[in-house]
Amino acid sequence: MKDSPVLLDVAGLTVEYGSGPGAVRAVDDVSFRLRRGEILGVAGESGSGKSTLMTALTRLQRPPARIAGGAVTYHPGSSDPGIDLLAASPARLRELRWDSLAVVFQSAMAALNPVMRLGAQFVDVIRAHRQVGRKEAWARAEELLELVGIPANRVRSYPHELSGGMRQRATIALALACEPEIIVMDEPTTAVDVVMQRQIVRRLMRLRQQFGFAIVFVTHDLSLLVELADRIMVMYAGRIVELGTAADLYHDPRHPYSQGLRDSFPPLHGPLRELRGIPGSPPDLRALPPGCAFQPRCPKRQPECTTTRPELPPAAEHGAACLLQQPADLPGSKAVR
Ligand SMILES: Nc1ncnc2c1ncn2[C@@H]1O[C@H](COP(=O)(O)OP(=O)(O)OP(=O)(O)O)[C@@H](O)[C@H]1O
Repeated sequence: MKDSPVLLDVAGLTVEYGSGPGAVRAVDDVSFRLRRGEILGVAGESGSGKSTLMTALTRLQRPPARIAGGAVTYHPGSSDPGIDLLAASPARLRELRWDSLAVVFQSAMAALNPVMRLGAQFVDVIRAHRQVGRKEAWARAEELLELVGIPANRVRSYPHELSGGMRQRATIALALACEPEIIVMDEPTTAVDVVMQRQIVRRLMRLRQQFGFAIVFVTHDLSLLVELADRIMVMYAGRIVELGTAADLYHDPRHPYSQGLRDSFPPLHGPLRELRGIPGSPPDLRALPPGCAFQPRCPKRQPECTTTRPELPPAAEHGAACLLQQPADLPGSKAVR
């Protein structure tokens, strides 16, 4: 996977709510690359900036959210230099949505039109992007529903006639309608029970294998990501604090916050261990603590952590923005910023 071509290149993305001195920086200098066919998980507690990052990536952010800096470049096919998504016109974005880049949100009810039959919604999306007749689009809708385990005859149902799990799967099927290269999923399984969650995850993995799309999957549930994702990035207070393969994040979390997050969820396999939450709560973004934003809650805090803000090592395959991982920054070093 790490040798696959880059599909999406996010560099220094910064998003603020409001402007001027009262602005809240919800995403701060975030950089990462999504590779073709990769599932990249984004984990972090509520308020860490995950949703803000996803809406900015897909240009779905609404005021007062404002992109304050950075670049997002989409490389469709083998095209170079790629498409600058932050500069793309509304017409260009409409072309790209569903077709190249689809989004699945937490609330299926919000994504589906309650007064339209499921099939009609699929037909609208398909015909907006493909030169196909109604009948063909309708047949495609049936096929898509079956792909996610919904009987084809449900194409005539209204969203409220489906169970929560089915509705969520229907929104995933809709995202697949035009075979996009990237699907962004923001907490798509939060509203369904754990058994359904696991079913959806397994199905997604099969579909990814079948169609080869890449997924950015956002959730606060790190253990779900360990099962699903190729790589995971952990966010805290608007920044990436750790990035690595799912196995690295699970077996060798390097940031004390990732360690806390991992220990907050039951293990996937093996004997149960005691679950420990992370004491304290995420900081107020308007008044971040000095140094590392996590230091007030960190069980491994050193004096330097209150004065130096650690950076994520650029281009590391597995890296954490923690001074304990960057010995050069510890006492005696001149590297302390
Ligand atoms: N309209 C807004 N105005 C000001 N601040 C906002 C606004 N919307 C979100 N924020 C702030 O931005 C920060 C990031 O929020 P965001 O929803 O992106 O986090 P999240 O990790 O997705 O959390 P959740 O899982 O709860 O959705 C939070 O501190 C939140 O208070």
